[in-house]
Amino acid sequence: MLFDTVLRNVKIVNMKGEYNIGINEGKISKISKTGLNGENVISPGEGEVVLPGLIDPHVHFRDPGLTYKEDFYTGSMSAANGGFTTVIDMPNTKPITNTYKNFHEKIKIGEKKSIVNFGLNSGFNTYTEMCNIAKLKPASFKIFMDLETDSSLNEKFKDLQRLNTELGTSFLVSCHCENRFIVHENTYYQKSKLENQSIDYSYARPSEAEIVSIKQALDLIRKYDLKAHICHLSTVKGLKEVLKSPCDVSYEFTPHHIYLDNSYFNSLGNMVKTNPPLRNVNDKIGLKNITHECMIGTDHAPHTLNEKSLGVWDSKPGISNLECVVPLLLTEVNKGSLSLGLLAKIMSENPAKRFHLENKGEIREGYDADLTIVNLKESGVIDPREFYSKAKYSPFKNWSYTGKPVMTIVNGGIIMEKGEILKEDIDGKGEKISKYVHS
Ligand SMILES: NC(=O)N[C@@H](CC(=O)O)C(=O)O
Ligand SMILES: [Zn+2]
Ligand SMILES: [Zn+2]
Repeated sequence: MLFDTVLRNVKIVNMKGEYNIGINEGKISKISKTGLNGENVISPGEGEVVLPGLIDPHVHFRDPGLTYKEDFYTGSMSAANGGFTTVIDMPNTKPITNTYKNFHEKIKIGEKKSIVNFGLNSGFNTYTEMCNIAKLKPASFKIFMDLETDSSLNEKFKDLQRLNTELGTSFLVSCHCENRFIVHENTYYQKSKLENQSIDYSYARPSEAEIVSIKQALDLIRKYDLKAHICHLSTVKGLKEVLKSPCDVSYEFTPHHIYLDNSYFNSLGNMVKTNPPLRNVNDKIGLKNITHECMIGTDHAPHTLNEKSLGVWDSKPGISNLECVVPLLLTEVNKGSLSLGLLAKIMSENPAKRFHLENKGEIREGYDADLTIVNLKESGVIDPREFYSKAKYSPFKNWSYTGKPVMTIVNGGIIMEKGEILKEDIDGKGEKISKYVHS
C-alpha cells in the first residue's frame, strides 16, 4: 500500500524502538515496525522524537477587532512555529464572541486565516443567545470573574446549568479566577501610594483574590453541578483548593507563572504585567506542581510594545508565549526534571480529553495526523525577533534552551519545518489543512 506520507524509522514518545507511521487522508492509518511506502517520506534526524500534536487551550488571537495586536494568521503561525497543532481561542475580541452571529463570524475568520486547528470559547450572554451559540459547539463558556459581582456570577453559573440540562450538553465553564472586590480594594490602596513601582501591580491583584475566586468558582460548580477549567492557576494555595475539591475541575499553568515571580517586575517592568500577576516567590506555583493531572495553557496575550509601556496602571496586561513554552519545557526534559511522556500528557492528551477534541491527543491508528516533532538536542537562546507573532517581545528573551520543535504536522500536512512556515495551508487536493475543531 502507498500512503500519502510516511514518517520513517522514527522514535515515538512513550514507545520503545523505532517505528514507521503511515498517514492517509489526514489520519494516522498505520504504526508499524516494518517499513512502509509513501508518496512523501519524512525521515527525522538525530535526537528527534514524535509527540502527539500539542494543544494550547488558552490563546488570544485578537481577531476580529484587535488585529493590530495579533490576528488568526500571525497567531496561528506563532502556534505552528511553537509546535502546536491546535489552539483554543478566547472570546475577549471586539466585538466580544458572545453572540451566535459573532461566534459564527469568528469560525469563518479562523477557517480562512488559521494554519492550525482551532477551537473557540464563547463568552456569557443572555440565556437565549447562549443556547444559539451552543449549536456551534464552543469548547467552553469563558467567564472573567474579575468583571463579575457575586450575584452576576451566580446568575451566569445558573444559566449554564439550565442550558446543559435543557440541551443535554455538558459545557465546561472556563474561569479567570480573580475576585473583583479584592482586586478593586487593593488596586485602590496601591494607587493611593505617593509613587508606584511596577511590582505594585502584583499587590493590587493579590494571591488572595485568586484563592477567594477559586473557592467561589468551586462552590458555584458544586451548587449548579457544572464542570470547570481554571485558567492560568498561579498560586499554590489556589491549587490546593482545586485538588481537594470533589468537583470535576481541571486547571492549567502558564509558562510565566511557572518560571517567573514578581521580582521580575523590577528588571522587566510592565513587560511582565499580566492578569493574574506574577506572584511572590512563596505563593507561586512552579515546576514541582506539574503532575499528570494538569495542562499547560500559554495565555498567549499579545499587545503592542506601546501598549506595554504606558506605566503601571495603564499598560495592557498580557504576555505572549506560544513560541517560548516548548523550548523551555524540553530543557526541563533534558535536565531530567520533566519526562517527555509527561510533557506529551499535559500539552496534548489532557487538553484533548478535557475539551473533547476527538481523535486528538495521542499517536494512535485512526487518530488525526496531528504530530509535533521535537529535536531534543538542538540548543539556542530565545530570540523574539524570530517570532511569527506580532508581539516580538518576551520576558524569556535570551533564555537558553536545549530542545525545540522542528516540525509541526496538522491533519497530515507539514505546516512548519525547521522554523519555516508552509506558506499555503492547502493540501494536495486543494483542501484547507487546518480545521475548526469542536466537541
Ligand atoms: N492575561 C492577561 O493579562 N490578559 C488577557 C486576558 C486574560 O486572560 O485575563 C488578554 O486578553 O490580554
Ligand atoms: Zn485570564
Ligand atoms: Zn487569557
